[in-house]
Amino acid sequence: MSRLPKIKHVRAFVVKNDGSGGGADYHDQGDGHWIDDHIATPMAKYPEYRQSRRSFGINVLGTLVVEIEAENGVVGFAVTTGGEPAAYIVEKHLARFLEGRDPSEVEKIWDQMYFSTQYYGRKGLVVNAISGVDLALWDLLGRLRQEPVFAMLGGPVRDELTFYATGARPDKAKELGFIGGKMPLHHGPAEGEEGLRKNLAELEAMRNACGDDFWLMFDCWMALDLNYATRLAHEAHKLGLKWIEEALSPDDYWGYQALKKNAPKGMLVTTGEHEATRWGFRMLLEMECCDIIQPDVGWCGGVTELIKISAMADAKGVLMIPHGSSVYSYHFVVTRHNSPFAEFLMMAPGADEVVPMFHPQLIGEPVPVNGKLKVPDAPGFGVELNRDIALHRPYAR
Ligand SMILES: C[C@H](O)[C@H](O)CC(=O)C(=O)O
Ligand SMILES: [Mg+2]
Repeated sequence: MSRLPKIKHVRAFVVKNDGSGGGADYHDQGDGHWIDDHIATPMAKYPEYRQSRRSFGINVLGTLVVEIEAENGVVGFAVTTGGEPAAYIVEKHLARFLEGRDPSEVEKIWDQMYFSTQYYGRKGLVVNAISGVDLALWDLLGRLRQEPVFAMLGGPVRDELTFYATGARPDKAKELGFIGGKMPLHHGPAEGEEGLRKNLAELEAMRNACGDDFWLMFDCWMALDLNYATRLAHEAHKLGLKWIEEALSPDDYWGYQALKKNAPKGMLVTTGEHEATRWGFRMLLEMECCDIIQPDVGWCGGVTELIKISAMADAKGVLMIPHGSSVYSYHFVVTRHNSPFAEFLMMAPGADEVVPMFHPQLIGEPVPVNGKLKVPDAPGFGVELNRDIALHRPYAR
């Protein structure tokens, strides 16, 4: 029998955007940021939405903050993307499966959150909301047990994490000690042969700047078709591209299967950032769609679901390198053999310095130094919510 205090209250907040951007919705940045500079997207076939992802609404959701308070006053929290619609789902639907319950019932709570929303959920926003609640529950459990989340997951299998960096300046990432640099692809199929040549020229410039041994990758953010992706992969192979990421729509499992078969030997095909749950990842794994899966723990169902996703990948000999998600992925990655390195998203506008990934939302958010990080062992996920940032609770009960 658990002797933990019961859950008293679940609260969902959104961040009042003061225009300075940042936080868990990391695409919500100001003008001039590399993350919104003519990046190839599925919307780039419409010229009016090509220059900026904010123009088609990439940042409309904003950040969701979930707090779970136990009867003894201890509060766990987590942040993810989802904003006001996710706050509605948490307060009006999911909270009932936690309040009055023992916080150690993580499996039962997850199951009830997922199956009670299945008729309108399964992926996307609803699973973001579930993930936020699940992460806040793990944070609460860690605080109640006075253990870091990584200890509750079985303990570390390595002393420190090793990172590659995502951003427009792999050359700077190399100077900062990262093992590789993943560049945003800037031009999609709608920009034709000229766009393809520009993509390759950017890769070549970075190869020349970074030398032969530094990992270089392209993040294609679901923008390509199979033919373009296959051509890009073969041309980029000549310049030593290590992997081609999220080349196709996440719904196109057949396309990924073909891309993996057609990609040059030695080049890795990666995807999964916009996939969710054990069932979605089972498709990617059983259909042999990729070499690395990249779930985002704030979007795929939280830690409770990532345990299952990671185990399936491990059994298939597939690496699991989570997408972004800061401390929420660090605590997981450090405990798994099939997650030998981690991603760090460069949130400095010029991708030229290391700043906390969810800045300015978390206090004590650790960052890699020289491309390495020892995961801090404070209870829960080891960070605090920055309460100087205005929070709003739209659906308070
Ligand atoms: C750079 C990518 O377009 C995206 O913003 C981030 C991402 O997909 C990743 O970190 O992976
Ligand atoms: Mg990506």
